[in-house]
Amino acid sequence: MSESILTVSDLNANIEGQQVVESVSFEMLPVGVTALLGRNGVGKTSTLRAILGLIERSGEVRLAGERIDREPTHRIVQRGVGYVPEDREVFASLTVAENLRLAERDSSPNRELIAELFPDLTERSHQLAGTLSGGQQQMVSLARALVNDNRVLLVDEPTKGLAPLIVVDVARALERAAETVPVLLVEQNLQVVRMLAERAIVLEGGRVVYDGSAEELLGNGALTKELLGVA
Ligand SMILES: Nc1ncnc2c1ncn2[C@@H]1O[C@H](COP(=O)(O)OP(=O)(O)OP(=O)(O)O)[C@@H](O)[C@H]1O
Repeated sequence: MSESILTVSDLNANIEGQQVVESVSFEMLPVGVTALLGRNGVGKTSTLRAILGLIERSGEVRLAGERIDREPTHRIVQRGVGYVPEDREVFASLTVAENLRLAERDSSPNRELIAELFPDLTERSHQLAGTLSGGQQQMVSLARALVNDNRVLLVDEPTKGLAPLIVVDVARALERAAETVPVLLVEQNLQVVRMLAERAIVLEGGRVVYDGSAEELLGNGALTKELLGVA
C-alpha cells in the first residue's frame, strides 16, 4: 500500500470560540480523489482551512510524513498544498491570462497542462475574468492551482451553483487533474462524488463518522441517508 501523502491527526479548530473541527483524523493516499462529505455546516470547509492554517487549530498535519501544522499558510502552500476555495477567488478586473500568471510560483509553470485541460480558457485568455460565467470562473480557479506542481490539492465545492452541463465539464477537468495530483474534494453533488472518488470521509458535528469506500457508502441508501441526509 502506498504511503500517506496527507496525514491529519487529532485536528481541532475553532471559529470565534466555537469548536468546528473535533479530533479529525484521516490519512490520504497519494492517488486519486478522496471525498470529504457531510451535511451543511458539519465542518468540511473548516477542515480544509485548518489544514492550511487559515483558522486557529491544534493537532498534527503531515505532508508526505513531514509536519506542516506549525508553519504559516504561505509556507504550507509553497510546500505543495494547493487550494481551490469555495468562492472561486478570481481577480475580476484582470484577464484570464493575468489571473493565471499571478498564480505562477514555480520556475516552470504547467502551462501545457492548463492548455490541455482548459482549452476554453486559452481561447478566452484576453477576456476579463469578471465577465466569465460561473463555470468558466471555476475553471480559472482550478487552473490557478494546477499551474504549479502540487503534492496534494484541496478543492472546496467546485460544482456549487453550476448548471448541470457545466458540472460535468468541471468534474471531467477534475478527473483529469487527479491523474496528476491527489485531490481532497469537498462536494455536495453525489453524482460527481460517484464519478470521481474511490474513498469517502464523512464528517458529522466536526467529527469523522465514516472513512471507507465511496462506492459502498453511496451504494447503501440507508447509510447515505443517515450520514448525508439524502436518499
Ligand atoms: N466565519 C464564520 N464565523 C462563524 N461561524 C462560522 C464561520 N465559518 C463557519 N462557521 C461555522 O462553523 C461550522 C462549520 O462550518 P463549515 O463551513 O466548515 O461547514 P461545511 O461542512 O463546509 O458547510 P457547508 O456544506 O454549508 O459549506 C458551522 O456551524 C458554521 O456555521
